[in-house]
Amino acid sequence: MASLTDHLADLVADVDAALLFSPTSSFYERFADDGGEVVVVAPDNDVDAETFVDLPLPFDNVKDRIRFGIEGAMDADLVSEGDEVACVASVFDGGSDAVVRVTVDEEIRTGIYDLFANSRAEPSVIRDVFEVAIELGQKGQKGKPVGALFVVGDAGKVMNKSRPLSYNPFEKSHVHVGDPIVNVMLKEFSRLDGAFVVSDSGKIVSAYRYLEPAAEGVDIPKGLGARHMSGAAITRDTNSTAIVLSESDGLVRAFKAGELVLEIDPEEY
Ligand SMILES: Nc1ncnc2c1ncn2[C@@H]1O[C@H](COP(=O)(O)OP(=O)(O)OP(=O)(O)O)[C@@H](O)[C@H]1O
Ligand SMILES: [Mn+2]
Repeated sequence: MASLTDHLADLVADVDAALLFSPTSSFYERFADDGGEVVVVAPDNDVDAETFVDLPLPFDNVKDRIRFGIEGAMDADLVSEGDEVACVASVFDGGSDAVVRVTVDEEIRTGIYDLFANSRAEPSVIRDVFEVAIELGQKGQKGKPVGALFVVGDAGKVMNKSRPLSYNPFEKSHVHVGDPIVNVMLKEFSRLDGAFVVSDSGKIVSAYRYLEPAAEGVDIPKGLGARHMSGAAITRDTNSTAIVLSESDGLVRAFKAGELVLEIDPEEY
């Protein structure tokens, strides 16, 4: 009778690359020596891998982790459409304990990898702001849809290219996104006009900012109004990322370098 190894060999047969998620050094060495394409995906390149993809966040959810790793590998041209990859990851605490075979598909490239890995602000700050926007989109403000605009990163420059619409409730305060209390505050203030400005490290610098970036060279989909236009334009004028919740269509969009990089429906998130 065939052994379990024979039955499961199909899982890794003829793969174009192996993606090792946070491997130990000794585990990586075993792969590195046998010549196939091996990509290490981890928060840091502790194993000195030749081919390395930065995983900007730990991702408790393994499917999300794998999706991010593959998108990062696609962005770095290490894998491409149609490739078969074996992803080796740790699901329980401890070493590599799972193999997931995936066919690389352009469909999974959402732009989210680039957004997290290549923004000036810390990835966890982008994630936290993103989560507030998604949650606001799901719940609205007392049941009514709300819009919101968050400009994250390069806050000094963003402040120079904007003006206050009202007193700044975050003046002299040292509050950071991700803190549960802050999320309640942000939701409360999102009823009012203007943008939130958040620093690279997540400090909320200001609410109620009216953005005044130069709008030339900004190419965003037709039909989006002033909130989206000003959010997109500020990311061309500064090194920031804009995360925008639309009051009219309920979608969360992210802009970088003046371009739409991600569009997500909070209801499907
Ligand atoms: N330059 C700006 N800076 C900051 N906030 C702005 C700016 N322009 C508009 N806003 C904010 O966006 C709100 C909605 O404006 P508008 O309807 O034109 O935007 P929109 O892109 O269509 O967004 P939505 O999809 O939410 O309606 C305004 O009430 C204001 O709070
Ligand atoms: Mn509008």
